[in-house]
Amino acid sequence: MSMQTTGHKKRTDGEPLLTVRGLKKHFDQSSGVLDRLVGDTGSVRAVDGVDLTVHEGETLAIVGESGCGKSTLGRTVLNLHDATAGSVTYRDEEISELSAGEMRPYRRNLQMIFQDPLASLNPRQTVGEILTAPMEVHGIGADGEERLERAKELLQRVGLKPAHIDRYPNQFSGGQQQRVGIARALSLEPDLIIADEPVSALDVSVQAQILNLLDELQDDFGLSLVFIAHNLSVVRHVADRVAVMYLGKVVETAPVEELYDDPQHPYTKSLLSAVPRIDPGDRDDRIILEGTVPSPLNPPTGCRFHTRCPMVIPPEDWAGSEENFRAAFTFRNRVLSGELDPDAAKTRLSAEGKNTDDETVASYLVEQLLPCNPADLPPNAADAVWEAGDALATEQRERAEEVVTAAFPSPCERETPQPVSAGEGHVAACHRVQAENNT
Ligand SMILES: Nc1ncnc2c1ncn2[C@@H]1O[C@H](COP(=O)(O)OP(=O)(O)OP(=O)(O)O)[C@@H](O)[C@H]1O
Repeated sequence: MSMQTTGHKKRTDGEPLLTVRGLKKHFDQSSGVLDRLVGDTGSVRAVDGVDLTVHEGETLAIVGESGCGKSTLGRTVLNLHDATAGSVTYRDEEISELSAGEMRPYRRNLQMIFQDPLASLNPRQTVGEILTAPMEVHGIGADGEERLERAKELLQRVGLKPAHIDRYPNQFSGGQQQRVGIARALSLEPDLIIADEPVSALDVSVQAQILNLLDELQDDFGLSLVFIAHNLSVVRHVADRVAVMYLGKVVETAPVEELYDDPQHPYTKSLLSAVPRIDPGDRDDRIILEGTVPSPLNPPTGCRFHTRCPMVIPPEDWAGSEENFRAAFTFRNRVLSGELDPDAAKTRLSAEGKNTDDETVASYLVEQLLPCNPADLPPNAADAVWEAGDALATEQRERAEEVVTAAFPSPCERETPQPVSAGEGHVAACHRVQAENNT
């Protein structure tokens, strides 16, 4: 979606307002005593060691696919979820361990706007009540009359009318409801607003208006904004810096223009390739990622992106090309994820009137799971592919998994990449970037 927004000044040089270090939020999945007794204590590692800084007056966008942990990060930063580990410092105060009561004075300064404006507004309250109730709780305004005056001013400030004060949320359009949500957040004169996909639920025609409004308000109120979005097309015009998240971790952070002009992480590159371009000639380079996002219950070892990475690194002794290695590595991942089983292969072959003996099934599986011709691989790699195919066809799944794991290792699955500098304010956590920095 291309979005016409007003010009945006870049602001990244303010003092740090919020500093997040090693933040984790895991959701326990074991449902009871029995689960714990049998050792089934899996947890969803929704946020798994995040470092971020938000400077005064800037907009930091957090971008990543659905389920990568953006909302959980926003909520944990604001202490709406208890953090599993790590720290959140707001103006030199550690807030992640504060109780609800201790958090109260900070709530006023740290506000959130949600994706679905209607769900976040009480349907039984008028807009006047919605805006004045938080002011009353935090002792803003001398009396009810003054608070109501303030509420009317806020309505005007967000592009609504003072006369709207007696309306109920369902009497507004989606865009107007989001304006009410923004006015409510502003009613407490916060320093920071976390906006969780504030325009995703709105018509495209309304999205740019709300983005422009946030941008103007940020200047007028001297706000810092954390803007959560699932794709990069929305954030270019509003963000000063962007943090890209994948499976609970931040994989790259950079000033917005630098991220668009010189992305370093292969995941960022794939997200950028999905942003619609004005020049149709640019559309050929869309990077389609292999497979789906793995489960945060059991994230991949090493670099979490390695199962889908189009730039995965071959081991030092790989005898073929990088392209060949990626094909072999895709084969490995498809075997490990159980993408195709021999029964499905046999059903398919029978439907096509073909033989279903082990050899034919193995050939079919290799053909489906390996994105290149086995003959193009180095001989020992091709042997491993056939061995795994035979094992799958004869119902020896574990054997097939052992073969591909041993034959196609990558440094990307063994070690967790550390964030390394890729320019001023630009950090990426990728073994390739790390290797380039070391040379
Ligand atoms: N209360 C919860 N209990 C258990 N798991 C949860 C809970 N909240 C979120 N999760 C899981 O944590 C992971 C991250 O979810 P989260 O909503 O933070 O992702 P997201 O990037 O904001 O996705 P979306 O864009 O779809 O909102 C998901 O796997 C989700 O299912």
